[in-house]
Amino acid sequence: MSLNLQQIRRELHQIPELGFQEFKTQAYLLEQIKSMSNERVLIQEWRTGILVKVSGLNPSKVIGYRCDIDGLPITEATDYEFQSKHEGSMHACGHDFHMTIALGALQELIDHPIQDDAVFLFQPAEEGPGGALPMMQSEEFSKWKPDCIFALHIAPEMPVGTVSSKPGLLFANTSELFLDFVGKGGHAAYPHLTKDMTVAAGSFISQIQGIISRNIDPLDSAVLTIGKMESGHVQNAIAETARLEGTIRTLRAETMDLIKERLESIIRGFEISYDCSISIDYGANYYQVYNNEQYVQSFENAMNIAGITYKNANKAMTGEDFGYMLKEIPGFMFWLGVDSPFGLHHNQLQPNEDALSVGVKAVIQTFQQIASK
Ligand SMILES: CC(=O)N[C@@H](CCC[C@H](N)C(=O)O)C(=O)O
Repeated sequence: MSLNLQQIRRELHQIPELGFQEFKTQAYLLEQIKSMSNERVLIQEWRTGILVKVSGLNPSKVIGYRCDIDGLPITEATDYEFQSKHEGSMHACGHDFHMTIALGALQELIDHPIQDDAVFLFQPAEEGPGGALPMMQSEEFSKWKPDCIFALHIAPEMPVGTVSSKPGLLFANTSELFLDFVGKGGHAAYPHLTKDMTVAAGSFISQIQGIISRNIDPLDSAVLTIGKMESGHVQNAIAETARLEGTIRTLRAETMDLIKERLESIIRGFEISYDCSISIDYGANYYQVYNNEQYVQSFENAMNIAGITYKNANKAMTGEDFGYMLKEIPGFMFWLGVDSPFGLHHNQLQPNEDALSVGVKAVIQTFQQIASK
């Protein structure tokens, strides 16, 4: 039986849901998985995620494959006929592709089992607050804990038919960042009677740019991005509160600690100079994605056999909670070329659907390469 990958991707694309709210997505995936199941297949649900085991013919290990299933709080601006039906949410990071490819590969492994057991993880909340760590801590996961594991992420800037990876560090350490400023509001004409939090937050954004340029070793790398700012209610009143939301990315865990220390020092200074209070919350933190060299080599060999072009990847400042899985279980992550004119997290991300079958082929060939012969 072969799946209509394009149709599945389009159906999933229409129902993006945020982390741990993936109820329709879970129901859709379960229906698909149950319809392809046979006596070799076992299914467990965990929160809004799913674990599926396909028994091997003569297993000596468990090979894990993980895909993420959540969408982002982004309003879609593509002109797709199959646009998101969930106002304000979009599969802008390609998780609709990730799920479709996982279903396609699962179907293939059910029809053509390998020697080893295969476990497919449909993991919620990758974009936040992070589903990998709690999933790994669940009873469901420990029952079928993989001996090795791999995953993919779509790469908009790479052509269809290509994949890339690298041994060692692939993705950064990340920390979310939420800052709440509280001062004193008032009439726009009487600034001297207020503590203006729009001015404080604006100045804070400029000030913290110096952390990257002045406190981080130029040979190291880090990112400090404020993606969202909110303050005030009306043009002629001074804002009593402001909120900044952002993310920190570092190549080294120690650099993350340094940035957090510097942020906290700057906050103390701002509280004095702007006569306000500022609270900081680091939200979800993800561990770096660190690839095992031997598995990356097996993957490269598998791609040569599959006729898929393999390229060496560069490190990226993207984050992935799959890093927690790789911290405990040897394996790797790879990029799959999808040739989109718009990048990840863009409201017009348009991955080329020809990459779906390439993704399935890459995953299946990797299972076959890693499996006991
Ligand atoms: C691949 C990718 O784009 N991952 C996300 C992970 C989000 C982590 C967290 N919400 C944060 O912003 O720190 C990314 O933005 O890199």
